[in-house]
Amino acid sequence: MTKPAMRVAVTGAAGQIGYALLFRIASGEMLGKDQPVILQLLEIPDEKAQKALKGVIMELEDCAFPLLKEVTAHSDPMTAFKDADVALLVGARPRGPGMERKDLLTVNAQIFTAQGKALNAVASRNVKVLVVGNPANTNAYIAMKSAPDLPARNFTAMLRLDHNRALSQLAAKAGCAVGDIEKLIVWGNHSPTMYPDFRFATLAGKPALSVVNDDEWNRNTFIPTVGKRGAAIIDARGLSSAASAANAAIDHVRDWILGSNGKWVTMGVPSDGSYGIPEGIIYGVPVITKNGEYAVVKDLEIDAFSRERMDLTLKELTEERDGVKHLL
Ligand SMILES: NC(=O)C1=CN([C@@H]2O[C@H](COP(=O)(O)OP(=O)(O)OC[C@H]3O[C@@H](n4cnc5c(N)ncnc54)[C@H](O)[C@@H]3O)[C@@H](O)[C@H]2O)C=CC1
Ligand SMILES: O=C([O-])CC(=O)C(=O)O
Repeated sequence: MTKPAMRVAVTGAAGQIGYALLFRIASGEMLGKDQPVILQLLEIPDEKAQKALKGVIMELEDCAFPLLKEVTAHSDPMTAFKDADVALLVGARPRGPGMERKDLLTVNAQIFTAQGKALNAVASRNVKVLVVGNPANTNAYIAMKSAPDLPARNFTAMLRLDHNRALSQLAAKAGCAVGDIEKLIVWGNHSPTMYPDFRFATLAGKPALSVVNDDEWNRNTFIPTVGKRGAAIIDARGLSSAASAANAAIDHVRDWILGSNGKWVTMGVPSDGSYGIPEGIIYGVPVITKNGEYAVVKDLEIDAFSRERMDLTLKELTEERDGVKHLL
């Protein structure tokens, strides 16, 4: 029997990431090859953006995706988020060369108060929200706080790109396949203070530390390479990452909804107080997902170096949170 269609709202749908994302959602890569989908696409109420969005919709039509039941264009979040089961909040200004993601906070914060309120008013009561627009963790925090009637745990931020980058770097160092790696974590903020941590990782079942026992590489290459990869992409392309960001968004939502089959994945989620992270801060943690829910992997040992790194990225997140208090 055909499943009822799921409504997926995507903001910034005519942007770079939108263009790399929508076709994959419509082809079933995010929600499953048996899951019909309705796309509700939001762009700013600007003639050029709305025209570009029309063009993207024409291309979606031209793909004749069997799972794509309907596509609608919107300039108002109150209609774009109506009954949405999934909301991908991508629309926001990207950074350019020389900027940090937190420099975007003032320009982008208002977007997430307005969109949080709209989700609160019209989305499905169990809408799953992924914030991609930067600074992603604090924008997710803003949206969550602006939507008091929705479950806070349904607001998440994208750390999956960082997780995938860390997988790739570790696989290259160890000379193994990315698919052989399990139990990798990226703690904290989607910013250069993030802490990619492979202390618990296994490579084809063997402890990663028995293969890559190189503290100098960890401190001076692995951690900074993963943390600064976004800037390296901007430097190389002149634009921020788009296809890899869209791919990470697909991975994040697919695993959240369809399950991670016992594997650890990193999600930015409102803290439940574990690992000394104050409740509510949206922090990258290892989770296992099943039946549309995530469970934080608990009670991992945190050594002195890790505590220092985790506190550093937490400090930045608390500062960002304090900087947007007046909006909430
Ligand atoms: N969390 C992560 O790992 C990553 C986050 N990003 C962030 O994603 C965001 C989008 O990046 P791109 O697609 O490259 O940017 P882009 O500039 O190509 O597209 C953004 C689109 O959002 C639209 N937009 C702006 N305000 C909006 C609003 N209030 N409602 C609906 N649409 C709105 C713009 O008109 C534009 O079409 C940026 O903030 C970027 O920094 C990018 C890569 C990775
Ligand atoms: O670096 C940026 O500004 C875009 C981004 O978040 C990433 O590529 O990780």
